[in-house]
Amino acid sequence: MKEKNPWHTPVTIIITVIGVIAIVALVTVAVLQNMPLLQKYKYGIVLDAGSSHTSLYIYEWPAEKDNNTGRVEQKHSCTVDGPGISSYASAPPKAGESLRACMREAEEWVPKKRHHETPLYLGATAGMRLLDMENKVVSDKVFEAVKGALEKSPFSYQGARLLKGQEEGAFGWVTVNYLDDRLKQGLETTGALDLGGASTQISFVSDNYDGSESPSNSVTFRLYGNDYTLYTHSFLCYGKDQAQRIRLAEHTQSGPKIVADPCSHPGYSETKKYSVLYDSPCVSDRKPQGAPETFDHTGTGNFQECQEVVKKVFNFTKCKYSQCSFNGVFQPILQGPFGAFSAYYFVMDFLNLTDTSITLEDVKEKLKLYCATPWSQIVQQHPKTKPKYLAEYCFSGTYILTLLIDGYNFTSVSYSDIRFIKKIKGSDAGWTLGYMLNLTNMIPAEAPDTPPLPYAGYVSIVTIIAVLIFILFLVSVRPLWPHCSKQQQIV
Ligand SMILES: Nc1nc2c(ncn2[C@@H]2O[C@H](COP(=O)(O)OP(=O)(O)OP(=O)(O)O)[C@@H](O)[C@H]2O)c(=O)[nH]1
Ligand SMILES: [Ca+2]
Repeated sequence: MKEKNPWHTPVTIIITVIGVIAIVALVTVAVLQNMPLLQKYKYGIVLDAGSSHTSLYIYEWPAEKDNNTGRVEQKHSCTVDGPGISSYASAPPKAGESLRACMREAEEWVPKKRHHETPLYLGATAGMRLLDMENKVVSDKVFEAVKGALEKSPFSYQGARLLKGQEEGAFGWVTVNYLDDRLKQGLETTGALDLGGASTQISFVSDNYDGSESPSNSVTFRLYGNDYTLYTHSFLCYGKDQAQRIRLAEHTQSGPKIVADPCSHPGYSETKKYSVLYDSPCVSDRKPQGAPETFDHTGTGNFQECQEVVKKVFNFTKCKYSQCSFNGVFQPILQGPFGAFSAYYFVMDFLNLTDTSITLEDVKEKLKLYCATPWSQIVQQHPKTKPKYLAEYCFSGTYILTLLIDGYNFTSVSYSDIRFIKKIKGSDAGWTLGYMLNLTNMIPAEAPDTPPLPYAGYVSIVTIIAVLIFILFLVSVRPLWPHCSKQQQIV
């Protein structure tokens, strides 16, 4: 007689069906219970009120992870029309009004239901530092005007303040290293070089610096369980616009009517006012007596001579520390790599010199050719570039090289440790992100606890265990199967 397939008995079929349903139910419940929640986002807004202009940055991060693992990214940026807020000294309310268009843009980018819980910060840098030195009453009025404008927004306004140079440098360093994922992973950090219009910052961690020499240059952080002693310095008046003034002040001490400038292109000629050139605390004490109202700023386009005059902007004579950069400021031995952003990037990108594997000699050679190019040719080749920027790239390129090599002591070898950068993974390099991460406590001091298994591993293990339990169950009830009991009877 043909033996009946034991799997086709009603008992085994029922056991199998129940078992399969039980496994599916168990795995489904376990998976659903632990599934990452649907992503919701939170937002933060920082206004960078720089000396030359103001920019607004909107940051975004996953809502349920804000305290530890969620990655903060730049969602949008808006450039405020017009000059920096410090330029509104004669009409402070206009500083507040100037922010309106970007604030409205921010209202559209941040979902309405998040408006009230979105922190809004404004940090002002060197332009306001200079105005504060020049006229505290007026700088307070400008701050009042921007505060008034920001308080009216639907966001959670957290204050508008003057950043210290140290903060500007340190938060730029935090931004670069956060975006590069170096902090969470405890990797060797990247130094930060920021060149603004009115000040410039250098920040890096050096094995030779523990903060004991020149403590005012040290900032300590504990981030993700690692301690950092950061060297940072901000040079007020050494942003590229103010450095240009200092250099032109050198040229105009005798109050000449014509200035033949080696850092401007041959054929360049522009009439400028003495009162405008000297309208800054960086040069105001050197204004020549009895100078005419204006001077003709003309170009000769000589890179070597330009280097010589740019070098005079720096003072290398005194140093009371073991070593200095310039102006008697302590600086430990450079330790790379470095990320150079803001005007470092704008200028080197324009000059096609962001590739630092080119030798310094070649960089200088290219700049020499560029500076010697007639102004008419430069204007013709770049019809879309603002003439104000175009007129200064020869000076700016020369200033950047002189600042890096003579100022900070980069060599032809360590120059290749510098990367000229604008953005890292879609977010702008600059102090704003680091500032917000710090104020919202978004970088924990200790490394966050992570689940022992990733989600996919967890799902696989639950499934395997459920299948094993079911097989064990089948084996244990085997004697009850009709086929098995029949065989036992035969024996
Ligand atoms: N060529 C060029 N120059 C720019 C551009 N944007 C800004 N600059 C100039 O580059 C210099 C530095 O700009 P920023 O980094 O915005 O300076 P800032 O933040 O206003 O100034 P600080 O308060 O000193 O940091 C200024 O002289 C600007 O006029 C650009 O898109 N192209
Ligand atoms: Ca800046």
